[in-house]
Amino acid sequence: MFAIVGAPQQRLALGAKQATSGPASFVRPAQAATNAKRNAYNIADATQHCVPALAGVRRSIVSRQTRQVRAAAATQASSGEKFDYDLVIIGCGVGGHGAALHAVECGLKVAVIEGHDVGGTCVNRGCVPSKALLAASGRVREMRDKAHLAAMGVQVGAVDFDRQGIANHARDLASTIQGNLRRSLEALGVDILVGAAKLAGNQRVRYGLPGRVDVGGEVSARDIIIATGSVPFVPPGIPIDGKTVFTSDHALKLEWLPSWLAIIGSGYIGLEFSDVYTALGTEVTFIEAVDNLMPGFDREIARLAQRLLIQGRPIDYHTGVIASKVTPGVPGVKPVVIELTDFKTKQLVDTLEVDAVLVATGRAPYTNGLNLAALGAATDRRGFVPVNDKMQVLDTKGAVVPHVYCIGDANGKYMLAHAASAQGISAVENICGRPHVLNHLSVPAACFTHPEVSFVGVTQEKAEEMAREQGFKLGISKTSFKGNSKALAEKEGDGMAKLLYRKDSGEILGVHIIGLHAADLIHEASNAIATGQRLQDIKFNVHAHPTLSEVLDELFKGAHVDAPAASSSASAAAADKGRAPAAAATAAPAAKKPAVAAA
Ligand SMILES: Cc1cc2nc3c(=O)[nH]c(=O)nc-3n(C[C@H](O)[C@H](O)[C@H](O)COP(=O)(O)OP(=O)(O)OC[C@H]3O[C@@H](n4cnc5c(N)ncnc54)[C@H](O)[C@@H]3O)c2cc1C
Ligand SMILES: NC(=O)c1ccc[n+]([C@@H]2O[C@H](COP(=O)([O-])OP(=O)(O)OC[C@H]3O[C@@H](n4cnc5c(N)ncnc54)[C@H](O)[C@@H]3O)[C@@H](O)[C@H]2O)c1
Repeated sequence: MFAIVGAPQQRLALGAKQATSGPASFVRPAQAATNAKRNAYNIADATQHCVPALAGVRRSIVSRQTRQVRAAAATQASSGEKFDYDLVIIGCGVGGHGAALHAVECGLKVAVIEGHDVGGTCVNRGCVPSKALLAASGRVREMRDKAHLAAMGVQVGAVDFDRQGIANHARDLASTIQGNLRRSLEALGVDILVGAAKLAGNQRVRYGLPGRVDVGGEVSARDIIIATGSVPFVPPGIPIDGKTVFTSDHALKLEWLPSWLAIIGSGYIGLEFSDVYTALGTEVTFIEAVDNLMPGFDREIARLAQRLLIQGRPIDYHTGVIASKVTPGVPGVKPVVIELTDFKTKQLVDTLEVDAVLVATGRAPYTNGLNLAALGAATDRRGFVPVNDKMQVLDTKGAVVPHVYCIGDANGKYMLAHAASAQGISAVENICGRPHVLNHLSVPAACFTHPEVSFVGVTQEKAEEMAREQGFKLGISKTSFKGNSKALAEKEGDGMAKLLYRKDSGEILGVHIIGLHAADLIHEASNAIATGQRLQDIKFNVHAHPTLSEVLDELFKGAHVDAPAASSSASAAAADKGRAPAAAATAAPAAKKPAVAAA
């Protein structure tokens, strides 16, 4: 086992290349204008699942028919020109799905064109099955941690698992949620057209399946949203055989458990799969091009993550190197051979022999074949579709292409499921003539390891740079999970949270959390950023005791802002009238000190 201690962080220009191939096959039969079974679906059931855009389906369905009548009229009347649809969305991942639901809510007549599978990456090959694997393997890790359980007076016997059973859980969950998504669209009257789509002009889309004359056609739309997502990016020199050298697409099937797995890339996918595999008994070696592990995370959080998620587990790592050549093996017979090259000097530095390799080096946009040239547009050198803040596609001269938008992984702004969905909603708002710009700094991100890591806004490194450049004082408040009663009751005191803010105004610049349920905890901070709440006001909010949410309460109360609370004048006015408002009533207990606090 070895460790290479990292030099100062160095940003990589390891841009993903244009995708050369998409999902393997397009097999679904023709289903143009699929509106059947609209009312058969139990909407309440769907909204409980974890797909971002499903919230709100229930209220959408209420006046569906009225809106559709309106929408059809609008489609004909708005420009004097007749369109088949108000909006056609190319791709039905969570981005396309979220946009479709919001468009129906706004009264538009909508079709989605799906080339592979409803739900796209997130539902079928991403968030959903990976979280099922993390849930099951996490349970195994927890139940095998005898010391942890014994500390709470719990004893367990031998804990075993069924690999195929865990794999089936992931597969079945993806399939259930895919069905829910499809039915939610059908229930709302969204037409699901099948085939790979290409642009035939600003307001025309052609779609079809190779070798199938019975499938496809051409539709016109007043507006078009491109939501074609991404596929795994595989660096040159790495042949994927799907058995010993694979991407997350294969890893999610959990077809076997290698004894020794090398993971190339220590980002989200690398970390989450190292959590799954080590819980199930595999040893892991990370190969990371940057000099430190988890280069995308706040440095301090990454250091603690390294202690909690790497040390103490059967994981070692090589940093500052790339896997320049990989030769696939044969499971149980011949190892995979990996040549490691120094990222800076390009010298060959080492050779590894392992049982399998997971390539987790980012995602490439799935945008070839779209025929952007029909719009006078083109992808950037990495294959992303250029857009402005309103998600409008830009042509090769940087001018807005009228009526065409691009959201989600295909534009590369923020490759997360809920970001894709939020961008879709934003694009629809703009289509409806209500100018909208999504504040990406308010979009939270989470890595679902055990414990979880989450953040919103900027890192401390970035905040320090902003403070220097803009001349404001940076405030930093920190707290530990060790000071939280609920975390201690669970014997889960490992973890910290950090708040970065402007001392002059109380504006939140970033929040970073590592610890139990960090992914759920981040939303109080992200929503505060989205709605422009200031710390001097938020610190009066009340949190139930004992809950993990008090970690955030500690952070907020540990902030020292120069500006007065907006609520203090409201409190005084209310007190004058003999009414004690909530903020005033809670001001006294607010004196609690954070477990760790810095200026
Ligand atoms: C292993 C893994 C785990 C992840 N976990 C998380 C997570 O926990 N949380 C999170 O926020 N994000 C996660 N992500 C990222 C998330 O999956 C993506 O950000 C999200 O799926 C992007 O959504 P999208 O709608 O832009 O694209 P996609 O989901 O990729 O959907 C695009 C769809 O368009 C279709 N398509 C492509 N081209 C065409 C065409 N020409 N015509 C018609 N259809 C076309 C594709 O077949 C696909 O179905 C994960 C990703 C991976 C790989
Ligand atoms: N929980 C989540 O939200 C979640 C989970 C999984 C994936 N995702 C999304 O999926 C996308 C892909 O995830 P990912 O982990 O593949 O990408 P990533 O960008 O998060 O991490 C890639 C890592 O690979 C390293 N790298 C790149 N090229 C390399 C090379 N040739 N050799 C060695 N190291 C190299 C990078 O330095 C980086 O650390 C991300 O954009 C992420 O947003 C999100």
